[in-house]
Amino acid sequence: MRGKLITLEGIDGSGKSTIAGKLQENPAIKVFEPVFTREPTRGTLTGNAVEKAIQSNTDQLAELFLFTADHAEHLAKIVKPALENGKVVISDRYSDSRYAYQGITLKTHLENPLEWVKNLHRDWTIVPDVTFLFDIRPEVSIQRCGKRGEQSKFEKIEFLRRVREIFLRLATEEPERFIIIDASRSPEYIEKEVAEKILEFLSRN
Ligand SMILES: Nc1ncnc2c1ncn2[C@@H]1O[C@H](COP(=O)(O)OP(=O)(O)OP(=O)(O)O)[C@@H](O)[C@H]1O
Ligand SMILES: Cc1cn([C@H]2C[C@H](O)[C@@H](COP(=O)(O)O)O2)c(=O)[nH]c1=O
Repeated sequence: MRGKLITLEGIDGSGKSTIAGKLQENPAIKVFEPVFTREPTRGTLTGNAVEKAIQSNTDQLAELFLFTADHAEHLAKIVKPALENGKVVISDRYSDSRYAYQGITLKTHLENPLEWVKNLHRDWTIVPDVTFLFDIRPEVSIQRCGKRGEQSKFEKIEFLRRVREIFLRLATEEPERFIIIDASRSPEYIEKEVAEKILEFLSRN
């Protein structure tokens, strides 16, 4: 039987990686021996290219294709094999990050970037079974990131406000897939809620 794909999404600093780390240590989650992974991938040719692109003034369309190449590599090398082995995969960021972020960055290039980027993925990506959207005001998430955020071209309040709007729109369009998490609360509370919801989903499916 095919495994299950769970993704964690949200704007920069919303706390996805913190919760992914906590889930890795959560005894009830560990029972399922999930494969924890992320996008952009780390230490790969495509992931390194993405890292360089986001630290420079790369053209937004070129950047989209680098993120998308990284997604293809991630699918081929990590996600598909694990799902085919019946594993639970938990990915810190996935395709919805592309829809939300490049849905904004490409507004200067395309009339309807969100639909265009979704169409680009349609025939070959694997749609997650469950997506947790870590929802938070960018004013709060940026403050959390502190000095780290000052280096990033994406960690700007007005930009993240628009990215957040797209994430919320995606969640409204697919309520059966998305679970919105109030990410302004304490990490312990969020971990408990996300773990409970994952266990509930896995017991039903
Ligand atoms: N619930 C929380 N309350 C307060 N601070 C938090 C919370 N979750 C994470 N943080 C802190 O906020 C910062 C960003 O958290 P984290 O790296 O987990 O976010 P992220 O969503 O993975 O960010 P990015 O997508 O930009 O990598 C870190 O300094 C982390 O310690
Ligand atoms: C996958 C993906 C990511 N981004 C953006 C989001 C962040 O600002 C950076 C890097 O992600 P990280 O979680 O902070 O390491 O890239 C994006 O614009 N498009 C994507 O597809």
